Amino acid sequence: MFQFAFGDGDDASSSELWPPVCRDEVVDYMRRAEPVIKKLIEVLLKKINVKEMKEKESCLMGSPRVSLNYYPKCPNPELAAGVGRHSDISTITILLQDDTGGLYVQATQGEEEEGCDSNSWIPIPPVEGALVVNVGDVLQIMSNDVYKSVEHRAFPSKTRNRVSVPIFVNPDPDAVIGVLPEVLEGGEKAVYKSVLYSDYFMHFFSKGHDGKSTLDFAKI
Ligand SMILES: O=C(O)CCC(=O)C(=O)O
Ligand SMILES: [Fe+2]
Repeated sequence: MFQFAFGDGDDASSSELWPPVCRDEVVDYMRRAEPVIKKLIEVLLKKINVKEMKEKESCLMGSPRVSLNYYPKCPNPELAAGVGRHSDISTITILLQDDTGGLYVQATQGEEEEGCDSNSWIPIPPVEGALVVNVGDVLQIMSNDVYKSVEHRAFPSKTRNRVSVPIFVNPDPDAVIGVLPEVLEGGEKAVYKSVLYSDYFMHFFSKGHDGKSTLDFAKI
């Protein structure tokens, strides 16, 4: 898998690092994605009683990053690393995948009761024209577990190369992320403390992909 990332499509110095073969397209994609990202976050926050988003923008979407993931075909996918089980450390992730397939999400409790076992992986087949939207750890923390980040993993295909293009809608590295006061208005207890996003980020990258354990870093 190869990965290139930068913080912001408008940031000339970081976009210079991108291969010229796709730089313009990526910058354009980021620019077009922005209003969609804003709308999605607005809708998700409205459901948890957060009406004013403006002053929370750096916490919610201050540093969006895009990656181009390339999974060369592999005769033994089960022996390949792919992307190991993890949840994203974003607010949300918007994922564009080609028509190869290879993304799996971990079943939630409700889905397990519907007949899957407790360790079952649900394939997310590509749907033409559709984007996959994943809740990330930051939204889980800010919503005090009302929204749950989704554990997922990805495998290469036996017969076809695969490309996926996630946009990680991340907070600004200097943002302090914690439970939003709006979700504690009914007297609920905060499950998470406030942490500097760059510390959360560094913690995630200091270890291997290991399911949803990054969240423990912010747990009270
Ligand atoms: O390639 C995919 O479908 C998922 C990639 C992924 O989970 C990631 O880059 O965080
Ligand atoms: Fe991911």
